[in-house]
Amino acid sequence: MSGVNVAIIGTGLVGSAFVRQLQAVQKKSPGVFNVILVARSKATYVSKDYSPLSLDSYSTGSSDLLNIEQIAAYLEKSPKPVILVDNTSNEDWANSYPLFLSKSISVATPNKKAFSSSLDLWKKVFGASNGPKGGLVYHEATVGAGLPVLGPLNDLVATGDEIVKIDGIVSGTLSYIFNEFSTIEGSTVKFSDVVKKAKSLGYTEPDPRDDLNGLDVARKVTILARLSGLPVESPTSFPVDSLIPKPLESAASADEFLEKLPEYDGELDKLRQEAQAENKVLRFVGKVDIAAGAVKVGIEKYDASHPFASLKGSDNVISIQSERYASPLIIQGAGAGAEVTAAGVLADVFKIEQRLRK
Ligand SMILES: NC(=O)C1=CN([C@@H]2O[C@H](COP(=O)(O)OP(=O)(O)OC[C@H]3O[C@@H](n4cnc5c(N)ncnc54)[C@H](OP(=O)(O)O)[C@@H]3O)[C@@H](O)[C@H]2O)C=CC1
Ligand SMILES: N[C@@H](CC=O)C(=O)O
Ligand code: NA
Repeated sequence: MSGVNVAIIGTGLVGSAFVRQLQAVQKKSPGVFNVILVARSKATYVSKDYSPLSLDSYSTGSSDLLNIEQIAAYLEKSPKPVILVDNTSNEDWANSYPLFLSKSISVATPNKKAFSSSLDLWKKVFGASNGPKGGLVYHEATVGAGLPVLGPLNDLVATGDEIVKIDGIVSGTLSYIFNEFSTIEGSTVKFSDVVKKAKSLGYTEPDPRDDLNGLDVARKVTILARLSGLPVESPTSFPVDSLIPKPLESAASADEFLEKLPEYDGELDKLRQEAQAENKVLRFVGKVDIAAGAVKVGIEKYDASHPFASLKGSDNVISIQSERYASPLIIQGAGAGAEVTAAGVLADVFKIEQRLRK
Protein backbone atom coordinates (compact mmCIF):
# COMPACT_ATOMS: atom_id res chain seq x y z
CA MET A 1 0.00 0.00 0.00
CA SER A 2 1.54 3.33 -1.00
CA GLY A 3 1.25 6.73 0.66
CA VAL A 4 0.28 7.86 4.13
CA ASN A 5 -2.81 9.51 5.60
CA VAL A 6 -2.34 12.89 7.27
CA ALA A 7 -4.47 14.54 9.99
CA ILE A 8 -3.88 18.28 10.38
CA ILE A 9 -4.75 19.87 13.73
CA GLY A 10 -4.68 23.69 13.61
CA THR A 11 -4.76 25.92 10.55
CA GLY A 12 -3.61 29.20 12.07
CA LEU A 13 -0.47 31.05 10.94
CA VAL A 14 1.78 27.98 10.78
CA GLY A 15 -1.03 25.53 9.96
CA SER A 16 -2.25 27.49 6.93
CA ALA A 17 1.33 27.83 5.60
CA PHE A 18 1.68 24.06 6.12
CA VAL A 19 -1.52 23.44 4.12
CA ARG A 20 -0.25 25.64 1.23
CA GLN A 21 3.14 23.90 1.17
CA LEU A 22 1.52 20.46 1.32
CA GLN A 23 -0.75 21.38 -1.61
CA ALA A 24 2.33 22.19 -3.71
CA VAL A 25 3.87 18.83 -2.74
CA GLN A 26 0.63 16.98 -3.58
CA LYS A 27 0.70 18.50 -7.09
CA LYS A 28 4.26 17.21 -7.65
CA SER A 29 3.74 13.80 -6.04
CA PRO A 30 0.03 12.84 -6.06
CA GLY A 31 -1.11 10.07 -3.73
CA VAL A 32 1.77 10.22 -1.24
CA PHE A 33 0.28 12.52 1.41
CA ASN A 34 -3.51 12.09 1.70
CA VAL A 35 -5.23 14.44 4.13
CA ILE A 36 -8.16 12.70 5.83
CA LEU A 37 -8.87 15.13 8.70
CA VAL A 38 -8.47 18.85 9.36
CA ALA A 39 -9.34 20.25 12.79
CA ARG A 40 -9.64 23.78 14.13
CA SER A 41 -10.74 24.72 17.64
CA LYS A 42 -14.45 24.74 16.72
CA ALA A 43 -14.72 22.37 13.73
CA THR A 44 -13.39 19.03 12.51
CA TYR A 45 -13.55 18.14 8.80
CA VAL A 46 -13.33 14.38 8.37
CA SER A 47 -13.33 12.00 5.44
CA LYS A 48 -15.70 9.31 6.74
CA ASP A 49 -14.47 6.69 4.24
CA TYR A 50 -10.76 7.66 4.55
CA SER A 51 -10.63 8.93 0.95
CA PRO A 52 -8.47 12.08 0.57
CA LEU A 53 -10.03 15.51 1.31
CA SER A 54 -9.28 18.27 -1.17
CA LEU A 55 -7.16 20.95 0.50
CA ASP A 56 -8.82 23.52 -1.81
CA SER A 57 -12.33 22.81 -0.54
CA TYR A 58 -12.27 20.79 2.71
CA SER A 59 -13.79 23.69 4.70
CA THR A 60 -16.84 23.87 2.42
CA GLY A 61 -17.83 20.31 3.41
CA SER A 62 -19.75 19.32 6.53
CA SER A 63 -18.01 19.48 9.86
CA ASP A 64 -18.45 18.03 13.33
CA LEU A 65 -16.55 18.84 16.48
CA LEU A 66 -14.72 15.65 17.43
CA ASN A 67 -12.80 15.44 20.69
CA ILE A 68 -9.26 14.06 20.94
CA GLU A 69 -10.37 10.51 21.88
CA GLN A 70 -12.83 10.40 18.96
CA ILE A 71 -10.11 11.57 16.58
CA ALA A 72 -7.71 8.92 17.95
CA ALA A 73 -10.35 6.19 17.50
CA TYR A 74 -11.03 7.36 13.91
CA LEU A 75 -7.33 7.53 12.96
CA GLU A 76 -6.60 4.13 14.53
CA LYS A 77 -8.91 2.50 11.96
CA SER A 78 -7.20 4.17 8.98
CA PRO A 79 -6.30 1.66 6.26
CA LYS A 80 -2.98 3.49 5.69
CA PRO A 81 -0.34 4.60 8.23
CA VAL A 82 -1.24 7.97 9.76
CA ILE A 83 0.78 11.10 10.56
CA LEU A 84 -0.82 13.51 13.03
CA VAL A 85 0.39 17.09 12.41
CA ASP A 86 -0.28 19.21 15.49
CA ASN A 87 0.01 22.89 14.49
CA THR A 88 -1.53 24.20 17.72
CA SER A 89 0.13 25.30 20.96
CA ASN A 90 -2.55 23.41 22.83
CA GLU A 91 -1.66 21.55 26.04
CA ASP A 92 -4.43 18.91 25.70
CA TRP A 93 -3.13 17.94 22.28
CA ALA A 94 0.43 17.76 23.64
CA ASN A 95 -0.76 15.55 26.52
CA SER A 96 -2.44 13.21 24.03
CA TYR A 97 0.68 12.27 22.01
CA PRO A 98 1.31 9.11 24.10
CA LEU A 99 -2.24 7.95 23.22
CA PHE A 100 -1.72 8.51 19.46
CA LEU A 101 1.81 7.07 19.44
CA SER A 102 0.66 3.93 21.28
CA LYS A 103 -1.86 3.37 18.45
CA SER A 104 0.94 3.41 15.77
CA ILE A 105 0.02 6.98 14.79
CA SER A 106 3.12 9.13 14.14
CA VAL A 107 3.40 12.78 15.21
CA ALA A 108 5.06 15.80 13.54
CA THR A 109 4.70 19.12 15.37
CA PRO A 110 6.05 22.63 16.10
CA ASN A 111 4.14 22.58 19.45
CA LYS A 112 6.75 22.79 22.23
CA LYS A 113 4.44 21.75 25.08
CA ALA A 114 4.92 17.94 25.01
CA PHE A 115 8.70 18.21 24.97
CA SER A 116 9.23 21.07 27.40
CA SER A 117 6.63 20.61 30.15
CA SER A 118 7.08 17.94 32.85
CA LEU A 119 9.82 15.36 32.42
CA ASP A 120 7.11 12.76 33.10
CA LEU A 121 5.25 13.75 29.89
CA TRP A 122 8.53 13.64 27.91
CA LYS A 123 9.13 10.09 29.20
CA LYS A 124 5.57 9.05 28.32
CA VAL A 125 5.90 10.45 24.77
CA PHE A 126 9.18 8.68 24.00
CA GLY A 127 8.14 5.59 25.98
CA ALA A 128 5.02 5.27 23.77
CA SER A 129 7.06 5.89 20.61
CA ASN A 130 9.56 3.18 21.59
CA GLY A 131 6.78 0.79 22.67
CA PRO A 132 5.53 -2.27 20.74
CA LYS A 133 3.12 -0.40 18.42
CA GLY A 134 4.91 2.94 18.72
CA GLY A 135 4.48 5.65 16.11
CA LEU A 136 7.35 7.95 15.17
CA VAL A 137 7.69 11.42 16.71
CA TYR A 138 9.49 14.38 15.08
CA HIS A 139 9.54 17.96 16.43
CA GLU A 140 12.36 19.80 14.63
CA ALA A 141 10.37 23.07 14.48
CA THR A 142 10.11 23.30 18.29
CA VAL A 143 13.60 24.88 18.39
CA GLY A 144 14.81 27.36 15.77
CA ALA A 145 11.65 26.78 13.66
CA GLY A 146 12.71 25.15 10.34
CA LEU A 147 16.45 25.51 11.04
CA PRO A 148 18.08 22.08 11.32
CA VAL A 149 18.95 22.05 15.02
CA LEU A 150 17.40 18.96 16.64
CA GLY A 151 18.24 16.63 13.72
CA PRO A 152 21.99 17.35 13.85
CA LEU A 153 21.93 17.33 17.68
CA ASN A 154 20.21 13.91 17.70
CA ASP A 155 22.77 12.63 15.16
CA LEU A 156 25.69 13.74 17.34
CA VAL A 157 24.21 12.04 20.40
CA ALA A 158 23.16 8.85 18.55
CA THR A 159 26.66 8.38 17.13
CA GLY A 160 28.24 8.58 20.57
CA ASP A 161 29.45 12.18 20.67
CA GLU A 162 29.19 13.91 24.06
CA ILE A 163 27.54 17.32 24.09
CA VAL A 164 29.54 19.68 26.27
CA LYS A 165 27.64 22.98 26.00
CA ILE A 166 24.88 24.62 24.03
CA ASP A 167 24.42 28.40 23.89
CA GLY A 168 21.74 29.96 21.78
CA ILE A 169 19.61 32.92 20.86
CA VAL A 170 16.43 30.95 20.25
CA SER A 171 13.68 33.56 20.36
CA GLY A 172 13.06 35.44 17.11
CA THR A 173 11.32 38.19 19.06
CA LEU A 174 14.06 38.68 21.66
CA SER A 175 16.72 38.37 18.97
CA TYR A 176 15.17 41.33 17.11
CA ILE A 177 14.73 43.37 20.29
CA PHE A 178 18.34 42.97 21.47
CA ASN A 179 19.87 43.26 17.97
CA GLU A 180 18.21 46.71 17.79
CA PHE A 181 18.67 47.73 21.43
CA SER A 182 22.34 46.85 21.89
CA THR A 183 24.66 47.24 18.90
CA ILE A 184 28.40 47.30 18.38
CA GLU A 185 27.98 50.87 17.03
CA GLY A 186 26.32 51.92 20.31
CA SER A 187 22.55 52.17 19.79
CA THR A 188 20.79 54.65 22.09
CA VAL A 189 17.22 53.60 21.31
CA LYS A 190 14.96 53.08 24.35
CA PHE A 191 14.06 49.50 25.31
CA SER A 192 10.34 50.33 25.47
CA ASP A 193 10.46 51.85 21.96
CA VAL A 194 12.10 48.71 20.52
CA VAL A 195 9.44 46.53 22.16
CA LYS A 196 6.70 48.70 20.63
CA LYS A 197 8.38 48.55 17.19
CA ALA A 198 8.73 44.76 17.44
CA LYS A 199 5.02 44.55 18.25
CA SER A 200 4.03 46.81 15.34
CA LEU A 201 6.11 44.66 12.97
CA GLY A 202 4.22 41.57 14.16
CA TYR A 203 7.34 40.01 15.75
CA THR A 204 5.88 39.68 19.27
CA GLU A 205 3.06 37.62 20.69
CA PRO A 206 -0.20 39.65 20.94
CA ASP A 207 0.82 40.33 24.56
CA PRO A 208 4.61 41.04 24.44
CA ARG A 209 4.92 39.82 28.03
CA ASP A 210 4.62 36.28 26.65
CA ASP A 211 7.99 36.85 24.90
CA LEU A 212 9.57 39.03 27.58
CA ASN A 213 8.96 36.58 30.45
CA GLY A 214 11.64 34.23 29.03
CA LEU A 215 9.37 31.13 29.17
CA ASP A 216 9.44 30.47 25.41
CA VAL A 217 13.27 30.47 25.53
CA ALA A 218 13.18 28.30 28.67
CA ARG A 219 10.99 25.75 26.84
CA LYS A 220 13.40 25.59 23.89
CA VAL A 221 16.41 25.27 26.20
CA THR A 222 14.65 22.48 28.11
CA ILE A 223 14.30 20.56 24.82
CA LEU A 224 17.98 21.11 23.89
CA ALA A 225 19.12 20.03 27.37
CA ARG A 226 16.98 16.87 27.43
CA LEU A 227 18.13 15.78 23.96
CA SER A 228 21.73 16.32 25.11
CA GLY A 229 21.19 13.95 28.04
CA LEU A 230 20.36 16.37 30.85
CA PRO A 231 17.02 15.35 32.44
CA VAL A 232 15.69 18.86 33.12
CA GLU A 233 12.54 18.59 35.26
CA SER A 234 10.59 21.50 33.73
CA PRO A 235 11.13 24.93 32.12
CA THR A 236 10.66 26.54 35.52
CA SER A 237 13.20 24.34 37.31
CA PHE A 238 16.22 26.57 36.45
CA PRO A 239 16.95 30.31 36.58
CA VAL A 240 15.11 32.34 33.93
CA ASP A 241 15.53 36.15 33.77
CA SER A 242 12.27 37.90 33.02
CA LEU A 243 12.41 41.24 31.19
CA ILE A 244 9.08 42.25 32.70
CA PRO A 245 9.52 44.81 35.49
CA LYS A 246 7.95 43.31 38.65
CA PRO A 247 5.27 46.00 39.07
CA LEU A 248 4.11 45.43 35.47
CA GLU A 249 3.59 41.68 35.85
CA SER A 250 0.08 42.45 37.05
CA ALA A 251 -0.72 45.11 34.40
CA ALA A 252 -4.30 44.45 33.30
CA SER A 253 -3.62 44.44 29.55
CA ALA A 254 -0.85 44.49 26.92
CA ASP A 255 -1.73 48.15 26.22
CA GLU A 256 -1.36 49.13 29.87
CA PHE A 257 1.95 47.22 30.02
CA LEU A 258 3.34 49.04 26.95
CA GLU A 259 2.15 52.40 28.25
CA LYS A 260 4.00 51.98 31.56
CA LEU A 261 7.12 50.22 30.22
CA PRO A 262 9.05 53.52 29.53
CA GLU A 263 9.11 54.16 33.32
CA TYR A 264 11.51 51.18 33.61
CA ASP A 265 13.86 51.92 30.68
CA GLY A 266 16.64 53.04 33.06
CA GLU A 267 17.56 49.55 34.31
CA LEU A 268 18.30 48.05 30.89
CA ASP A 269 19.96 51.27 29.72
CA LYS A 270 22.39 50.96 32.66
CA LEU A 271 23.20 47.36 31.67
CA ARG A 272 23.73 48.45 28.07
CA GLN A 273 26.11 51.24 29.13
CA GLU A 274 28.12 48.79 31.26
CA ALA A 275 28.39 46.45 28.26
CA GLN A 276 29.39 49.32 25.94
CA ALA A 277 32.16 50.36 28.33
CA GLU A 278 33.64 46.87 27.86
CA ASN A 279 33.07 47.01 24.05
CA LYS A 280 30.36 44.36 24.42
CA VAL A 281 26.70 43.96 23.49
CA LEU A 282 23.75 42.48 25.40
CA ARG A 283 21.98 39.38 24.12
CA PHE A 284 19.15 37.26 25.59
CA VAL A 285 20.44 33.70 25.55
CA GLY A 286 19.75 30.19 26.72
CA LYS A 287 22.71 28.21 28.08
CA VAL A 288 23.12 24.51 28.77
CA ASP A 289 26.32 23.25 30.43
CA ILE A 290 26.00 19.46 30.41
CA ALA A 291 29.03 18.63 32.57
CA ALA A 292 28.02 21.12 35.26
CA GLY A 293 24.35 20.09 34.95
CA ALA A 294 23.50 23.79 34.70
CA VAL A 295 20.83 25.47 32.61
CA LYS A 296 19.94 29.17 32.55
CA VAL A 297 18.18 31.77 30.50
CA GLY A 298 18.91 35.48 30.62
CA ILE A 299 20.92 38.50 29.50
CA GLU A 300 24.62 37.98 28.73
CA LYS A 301 27.37 40.28 27.44
CA TYR A 302 29.28 39.34 24.28
CA ASP A 303 32.46 40.75 22.68
CA ALA A 304 31.99 42.50 19.34
CA SER A 305 33.88 39.63 17.67
CA HIS A 306 31.49 36.91 18.98
CA PRO A 307 29.06 35.43 16.39
CA PHE A 308 26.10 36.36 18.66
CA ALA A 309 27.08 40.07 18.55
CA SER A 310 26.63 40.49 14.80
CA LEU A 311 23.23 38.78 14.54
CA LYS A 312 20.66 40.57 12.35
CA GLY A 313 16.86 40.95 12.37
CA SER A 314 15.02 38.16 14.14
CA ASP A 315 17.58 35.45 13.31
CA ASN A 316 18.34 32.61 15.72
CA VAL A 317 21.82 31.27 16.37
CA ILE A 318 22.71 28.07 18.20
CA SER A 319 26.22 27.00 19.14
CA ILE A 320 26.71 23.31 19.97
CA GLN A 321 30.03 22.33 21.52
CA SER A 322 30.76 18.60 21.60
CA GLU A 323 33.70 16.31 22.43
CA ARG A 324 34.36 15.30 18.80
CA TYR A 325 34.37 18.73 17.21
CA ALA A 326 37.22 21.08 18.11
CA SER A 327 35.21 24.20 17.35
CA PRO A 328 31.48 24.51 18.01
CA LEU A 329 28.87 23.78 15.38
CA ILE A 330 27.07 27.08 14.68
CA ILE A 331 23.57 27.02 13.18
CA GLN A 332 22.20 30.43 12.20
CA GLY A 333 19.24 31.81 10.25
CA ALA A 334 15.54 32.61 10.42
CA GLY A 335 14.26 30.93 13.57
CA ALA A 336 10.67 32.17 13.50
CA GLY A 337 7.93 32.87 10.96
CA ALA A 338 5.06 30.84 9.54
CA GLU A 339 6.68 29.74 6.28
CA VAL A 340 9.98 28.49 7.73
CA THR A 341 8.22 26.83 10.66
CA ALA A 342 5.74 25.06 8.37
CA ALA A 343 8.64 23.92 6.17
CA GLY A 344 10.30 22.39 9.23
CA VAL A 345 7.11 20.48 10.05
CA LEU A 346 6.67 19.36 6.44
CA ALA A 347 10.27 18.10 6.31
CA ASP A 348 9.48 15.99 9.40
CA VAL A 349 6.37 14.61 7.63
CA PHE A 350 8.64 13.61 4.70
CA LYS A 351 11.05 11.85 7.07
CA ILE A 352 8.22 9.93 8.74
CA GLU A 353 6.75 8.86 5.37
CA GLN A 354 10.17 7.62 4.23
CA ARG A 355 10.64 5.58 7.40
CA LEU A 356 7.13 4.12 7.18
CA ARG A 357 7.53 3.16 3.51
CA LYS A 358 7.51 -0.60 3.16
N1 LIG B 1 5.09 31.31 14.50
C1 LIG B 1 6.35 30.90 14.65
O1 LIG B 1 7.31 31.54 14.21
C2 LIG B 1 6.59 29.60 15.32
C3 LIG B 1 5.55 28.89 15.89
N2 LIG B 1 5.80 27.70 16.50
C4 LIG B 1 4.68 26.97 17.08
O2 LIG B 1 3.72 26.64 16.07
C5 LIG B 1 2.45 26.43 16.67
C6 LIG B 1 1.38 27.19 15.89
O3 LIG B 1 1.63 28.57 15.98
P1 LIG B 1 0.68 29.62 15.21
O4 LIG B 1 0.28 29.05 13.90
O5 LIG B 1 1.40 30.90 15.26
O6 LIG B 1 -0.62 29.65 16.16
P2 LIG B 1 -2.07 30.21 15.80
O7 LIG B 1 -2.63 30.70 17.10
O8 LIG B 1 -2.04 31.13 14.63
O9 LIG B 1 -2.89 28.91 15.33
C7 LIG B 1 -3.27 27.91 16.20
C8 LIG B 1 -4.26 26.99 15.49
O10 LIG B 1 -4.56 25.91 16.37
C9 LIG B 1 -5.97 25.75 16.41
N3 LIG B 1 -6.34 25.17 17.70
C10 LIG B 1 -6.13 25.66 18.95
N4 LIG B 1 -6.62 24.83 19.87
C11 LIG B 1 -7.14 23.77 19.20
C12 LIG B 1 -7.80 22.57 19.59
N5 LIG B 1 -8.02 22.29 20.87
N6 LIG B 1 -8.20 21.71 18.63
C13 LIG B 1 -7.99 21.98 17.32
N7 LIG B 1 -7.37 23.10 16.89
C14 LIG B 1 -6.97 23.98 17.82
C15 LIG B 1 -6.55 27.13 16.21
O11 LIG B 1 -7.91 26.99 15.81
P3 LIG B 1 -8.81 28.24 15.31
O12 LIG B 1 -8.34 28.48 13.90
O13 LIG B 1 -10.19 27.72 15.39
O14 LIG B 1 -8.48 29.36 16.24
C16 LIG B 1 -5.60 27.65 15.13
O15 LIG B 1 -6.02 27.21 13.86
C17 LIG B 1 2.59 26.88 18.15
O16 LIG B 1 2.80 25.76 18.95
C18 LIG B 1 3.87 27.76 18.10
O17 LIG B 1 4.55 27.82 19.33
C19 LIG B 1 7.05 27.14 16.55
C20 LIG B 1 8.11 27.77 15.99
C21 LIG B 1 7.98 29.09 15.37
N1 LIG C 1 7.67 33.59 19.55
C1 LIG C 1 8.64 32.63 19.07
C2 LIG C 1 8.11 31.92 17.85
C3 LIG C 1 8.45 30.50 17.85
O1 LIG C 1 8.54 29.72 18.75
C4 LIG C 1 9.96 33.32 18.76
O2 LIG C 1 10.02 34.54 18.92
O3 LIG C 1 10.92 32.65 18.40
NA1 NA D 1 14.50 23.54 14.13
